[in-house]
Amino acid sequence: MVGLSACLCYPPGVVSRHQPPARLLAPAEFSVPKTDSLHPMNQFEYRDGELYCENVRIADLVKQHGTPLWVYSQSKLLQEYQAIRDAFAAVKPVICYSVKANSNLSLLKLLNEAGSSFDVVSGGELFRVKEAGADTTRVVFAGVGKTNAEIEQALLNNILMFNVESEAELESIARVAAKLKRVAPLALRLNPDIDAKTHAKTTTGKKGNKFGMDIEKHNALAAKVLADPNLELRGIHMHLGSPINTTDPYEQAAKKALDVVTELRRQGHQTNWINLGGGFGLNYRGTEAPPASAYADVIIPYIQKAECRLALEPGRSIVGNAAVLISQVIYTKREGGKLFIIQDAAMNDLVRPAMYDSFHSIWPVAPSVPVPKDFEAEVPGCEPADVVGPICESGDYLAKQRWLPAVKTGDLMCTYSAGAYGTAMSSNYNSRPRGAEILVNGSTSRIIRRRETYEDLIAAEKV
Ligand SMILES: Cc1ncc(COP(=O)(O)O)c(C=O)c1O
Ligand SMILES: N[C@@H](CCCC[NH3+])C(=O)O
Repeated sequence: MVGLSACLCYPPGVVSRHQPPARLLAPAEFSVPKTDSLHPMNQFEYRDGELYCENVRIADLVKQHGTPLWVYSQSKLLQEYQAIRDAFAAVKPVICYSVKANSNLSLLKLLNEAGSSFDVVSGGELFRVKEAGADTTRVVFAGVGKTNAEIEQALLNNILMFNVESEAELESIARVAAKLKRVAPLALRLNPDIDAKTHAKTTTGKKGNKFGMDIEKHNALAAKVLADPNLELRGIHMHLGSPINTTDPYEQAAKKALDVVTELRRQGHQTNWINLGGGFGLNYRGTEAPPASAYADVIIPYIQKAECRLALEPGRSIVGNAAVLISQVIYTKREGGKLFIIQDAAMNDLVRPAMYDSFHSIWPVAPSVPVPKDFEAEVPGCEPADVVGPICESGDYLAKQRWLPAVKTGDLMCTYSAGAYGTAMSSNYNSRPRGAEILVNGSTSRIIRRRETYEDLIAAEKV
């Protein structure tokens, strides 16, 4: 079924990270049937048996830019931002896109122009959003280890508020604010001990996680803030984990926020912000994530009752399905009773499967079998394969035992839902240069991050 004639060949014009291709330009070995199947999750659509992003043919992008290649749909990015904004319109939220999900400058600029604000967790992210032209007075700053330098940088940029995670951090903020003769705006991050049922490595709102503080500590620190002229308690912050595919944890959190705000006001604080963090689900498989309106339905009543401003920090749900990762098959091999598809995207590009056993749909760019409705099911005309990268680790895979059509050396593969925590968590492991990032808008495309070169790998080491 699968082309095992592992000729080391590349389709016409394809540039690979593996330099130089040993032999070039083998003719296509099978013809592609026509299919108009639409991937259920996003703007990446098969037309006449070939994958497009908006009106741009993916294979054409590969001819120009090589693989691995990140391809973004501008309309998908903005559509998902607007869906959240519209769902919460009744309370006019400040949507602070979570920069950690994908910090590409061009995407930040687009979101900034669309009216988004930003959630940052480092001085580097604050630097990025400034470069993108953001109004820093709408930026929130989270993270358990803010340094004095980062606190100073944030205060000088008049951020909306710090999400404070510990007593020691509060003391640092107070010291730096006093030195600068400023009043530091903040929210205390409450760990509400709510089980959001995420992967163990991505839960953040359960007792025992390193994030935030319990309600007793919260109340004790709130009293300290009240007594310090350099501190101002603007709100309460919670972030429960990611991704959260049910709305119930948000309802519990919103209810808790209402109770806390009521108590803080009773104590004399002017608290009028509720920040419920990010974590909204993403359709990696099909339709597992509730729409933004479902989260809004359970959150809005509590915000209205509290008469508070709402801040949200969504990252994944905005950018996740706005990008795919395109790779090229290098070899196929059968070993130990399994079929392996070895392609040129690896755990250094997309670490999520290795790190969390995450599921990403994968299908060829020009498949011999129409794209299935269910990527986890047995598909007629296909056989199970492990899709792996060239890195020297057994954990280097993008998918395991996935039913896939026949592919051969030089074929292009598409890994879906790659926009969030893909490039953001990528590395140069095994001295692999990162691939280019391309933004598609209708029938046009532009490079938003160039492919790295071997020289880039050693540039910072030339001291
Ligand atoms: C404090 C905080 N806010 C926002 C986010 C963004 O989460 P997501 O990308 O799932 O929306 C995270 C990451 O989980 C986070 O830790
Ligand atoms: N990086 C994780 C989620 C953690 C988000 C940061 N708090 C992912 O790839 O799904």
